[in-house]
Amino acid sequence: MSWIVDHHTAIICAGSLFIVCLASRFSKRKLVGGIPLPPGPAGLPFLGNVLSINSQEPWETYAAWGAQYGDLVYARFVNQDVVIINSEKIAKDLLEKRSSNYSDRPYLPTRLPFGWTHNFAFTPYGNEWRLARRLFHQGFRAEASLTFRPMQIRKSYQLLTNLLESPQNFSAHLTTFSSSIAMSATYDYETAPTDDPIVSVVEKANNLGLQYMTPETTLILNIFPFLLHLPSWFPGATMKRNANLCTKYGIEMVETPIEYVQKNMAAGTAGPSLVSDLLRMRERQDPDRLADFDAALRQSSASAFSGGSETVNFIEYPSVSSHITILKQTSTMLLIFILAMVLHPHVQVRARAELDAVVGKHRLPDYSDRLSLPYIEAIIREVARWQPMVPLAIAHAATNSDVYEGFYIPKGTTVIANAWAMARNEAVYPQATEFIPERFLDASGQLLNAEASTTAFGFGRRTCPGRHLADASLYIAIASTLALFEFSKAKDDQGREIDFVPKYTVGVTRHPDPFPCRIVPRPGVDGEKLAAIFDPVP
Ligand code: HEM
Repeated sequence: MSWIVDHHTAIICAGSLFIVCLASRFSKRKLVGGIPLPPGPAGLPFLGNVLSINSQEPWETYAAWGAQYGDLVYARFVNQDVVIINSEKIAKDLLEKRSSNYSDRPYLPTRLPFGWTHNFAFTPYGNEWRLARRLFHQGFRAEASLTFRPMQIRKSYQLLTNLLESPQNFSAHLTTFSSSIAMSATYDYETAPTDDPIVSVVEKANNLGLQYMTPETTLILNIFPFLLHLPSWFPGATMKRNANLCTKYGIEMVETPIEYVQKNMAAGTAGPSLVSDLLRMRERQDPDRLADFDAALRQSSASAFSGGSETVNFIEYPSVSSHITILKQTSTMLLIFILAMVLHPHVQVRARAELDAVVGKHRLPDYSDRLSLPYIEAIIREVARWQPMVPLAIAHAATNSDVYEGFYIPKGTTVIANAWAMARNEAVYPQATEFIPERFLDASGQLLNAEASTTAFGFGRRTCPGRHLADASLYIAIASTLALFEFSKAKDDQGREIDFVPKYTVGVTRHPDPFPCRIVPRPGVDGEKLAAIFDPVP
């Protein structure tokens, strides 16, 4: 844990802590107007349940609480009310059916002072969030996302070529695939493989900013908000000084790629992108609404890049006990796919049989094949379920107090949807820890439900607005790599397969650790064949 307060600050905090402890003794609530809070574990004075949580894998603790207390659990993290939802039904009842009350985000005290207003994933529920999300939707809603498909096919060709040339770097190739799609869809920008000038601006902003978006900082500032009001010359005011620097970097990060699009539009060379669409829309805006529009344009473009790329993603800040979550999103999901294939060769055999029957061996699968490839679809759904990469989604918050099934949910409660527990529910997914795509198919091999479960993409009005773009990237990458490559365990010097137990980096994100893997072209596939079966680049 990296504490980012210096010792002066620590002394001020320690003195104040005593007062807060006393105050918290009087703020405990059990019954509100005779209505009980949801059941949950008993907490310690002041700290509440913070110390009972598995800080590496909090979803495991929440799932265990669910088994003991039911699917709706109440906990307290210092002075913060928290409700954990462990079932899809309750998530839908609250976050979707009562979405007008459960679409806020928990208060993040560093958001404004550190200039982290550029990602609307953190913006409180209200008009500012609504406009940014509406503009984002403009470019990434289901029909609009179709315009990116030629670009996604082109990027998938690049992925296949990279895998053929240096299969050992598969993880880096997946990262390039998903980041370059995000940059292209948002700005029509082609990232350079190394030292990209725009990517370095983004990295600089995030390297500093992310240090301050941690639960530790959130906890300290929630309790001692005055730390950000100390003059910047004051001993112990490092946080204040860095807040100013971070704001400056954040502005650069948002403005640099927008200027790039503006230049290309002026030169008449801008290709389709979210930002070029929005800049055209801007010209039709009422002058007295331009300031709001400009702010929303910046939020939606930075969120699109952040959401889809590898550099910055979403930070989960539900509580002091939880963790900072940087989602690597599409590429993490593809890494989980390769892991699943290495461990389950029989799945590859069935998938290739389907691909060969539907697509043949002389071309690559494209989007028009998707409906005829139910087994590929089942693999995509199982990849999302088997190892949820966003186990706790992003926390929501209750705007007003509410009563659900006889339990009181206080105003301002942080609401955590435990997607992990939902995916591990044996009643819905028997043998839940196993990778079994067939669970989504009927006896004749057709999909059981036309719609995939949306648990992986969150709930209600805050559900992931980039899911159509992400889903199209996942499909094309999964179908085309299966059509051309075989994934298996790597071999040692004696030609024996190297066994391994998959490990995950958790806490930041649930991301597979590097694993030994052999990726070889299917018989008959080489560079020449690849070039021949690539359609003329769309
Ligand atoms: C496999 C890939 C992805 C997964 C699993 C994923 C998952 C999620 C989840 C769980 C949330 C939180 C939903 C909630 O609060 O209930 C979210 C929010 C969000 N995602 Fe994604 N996402 C993915 C890809 C993307 C992409 C490619 C983009 C951008 C093009 C994107 C943009 C966003 C934005 C802007 C939000 C914040 C929404 C809001 O607060 O209103 N995501 N995503």
